[in-house]
Amino acid sequence: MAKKAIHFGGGNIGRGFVAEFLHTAGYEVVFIDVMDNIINELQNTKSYTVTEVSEEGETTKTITNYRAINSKTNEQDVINEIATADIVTCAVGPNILKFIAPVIAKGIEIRSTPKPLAVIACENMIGGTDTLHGYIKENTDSARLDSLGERAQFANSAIDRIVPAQPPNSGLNVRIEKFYEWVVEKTPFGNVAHPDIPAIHWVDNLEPYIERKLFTVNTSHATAAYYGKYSGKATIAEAMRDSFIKDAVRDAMNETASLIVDKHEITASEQQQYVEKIIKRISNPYLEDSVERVGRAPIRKLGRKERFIGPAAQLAERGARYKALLGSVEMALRFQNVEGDDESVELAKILKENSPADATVQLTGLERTHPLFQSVSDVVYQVQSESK
Ligand SMILES: NC(=O)c1ccc[n+]([C@@H]2O[C@H](COP(=O)([O-])OP(=O)(O)OC[C@H]3O[C@@H](n4cnc5c(N)ncnc54)[C@H](O)[C@@H]3O)[C@@H](O)[C@H]2O)c1
Ligand SMILES: O=P(O)(O)OC[C@@H](O)[C@@H](O)[C@H](O)[C@H](O)CO
Repeated sequence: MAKKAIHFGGGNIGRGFVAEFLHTAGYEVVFIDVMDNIINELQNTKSYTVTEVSEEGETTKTITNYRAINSKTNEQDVINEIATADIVTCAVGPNILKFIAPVIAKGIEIRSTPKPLAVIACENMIGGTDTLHGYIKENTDSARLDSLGERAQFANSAIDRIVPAQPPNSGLNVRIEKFYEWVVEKTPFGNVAHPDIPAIHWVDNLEPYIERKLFTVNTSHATAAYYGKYSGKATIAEAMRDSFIKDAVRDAMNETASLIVDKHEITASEQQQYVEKIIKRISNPYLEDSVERVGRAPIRKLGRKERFIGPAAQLAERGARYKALLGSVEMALRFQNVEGDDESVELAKILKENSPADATVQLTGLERTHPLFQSVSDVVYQVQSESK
């Protein structure tokens, strides 16, 4: 029987990563989005292309066998599709999970197929599927909560592939880097076979993979973006050509590496090789990745479990160095009032209206007694002083 995947978010990573690998694994992909233009284009075309760009040249793959539904206007259709699907994935952004949960909960509720639905959130965050699962539970009748696991199984994932904003007029076609990594927990599937998707690396314990990814790829990327924005660079590759910024990135990488090596079964030389690969990837001149895309949503990125405060807090608890990460935090705090980025406007407002300590709590969620708190509060104070 044909396999069916429902994918929320027809954006860059949705089309250029998740749908590509679901398609290659033989799934029909039903895209769900709220943007009329994306849905219309997906409904009016039979294929789009995914082009991998690297110094070795370009390789293009064609994606077919998809449909698309606008969940804003056709919610019941989405519910009916989920009821008969094999897998639900999403790449909508961490702040959107609460909005897609109600419709997923309704689709799960009316399922009658014996095999549970596999749910895998593909967001840049720790415990993305757990968070979605929590919202789905909130939208499930309390009498049906105990049996939810018979209808759906929830597995966390870590995904890695740089997909920049696409040039205007490229339609659905996506230009991306060649490298990719998709790691998913297998334990939540118990005795039920996990989905058959060759691109996925299935693991028992996701924590080392997601922490290594978020605290290396995304910490370095965001560090380059915030330093780059501050010094007037347009792209990450351009920022990485500046030796001062590259050193700041390397310094932050040395700090997160010490945590990753200390905490997980990853040797210093393995981590060093990983770091070198990431520095090369984010410096890729063939990807026109803007500092605004990579720096987007600074409040989310300053969060407690996120790419700066997450590792810095753990380093502070271990009595280890986190000075370079504080430099990245300082630059992130300067990412204010950037056109098209609501969080950057909110960031400016929070910094203007609050004391350093209150702003630190609001922005980072750090506990006032945490060993990292005072250093972050001092950096907040410094950035606040610049605009007085
Ligand atoms: N771009 C990358 O390099 C990359 C790589 C790894 C992970 N990610 C993660 O993937 C996620 C998506 O990132 P992106 O770069 O593809 O962003 P994007 O903005 O290109 O795509 C997000 C899509 O979600 C859609 N959306 C918003 N609200 C929705 C809703 N309620 N229902 C359905 N669709 C909705 C948007 O219309 C958009 O098409 C983020 O969590 C990001 O961190 C991105
Ligand atoms: O998607 P964000 O906003 O969490 O982070 C921006 C980029 O760092 C990110 O999209 C990377 O390109 C991606 O995580 C690479 O795998």
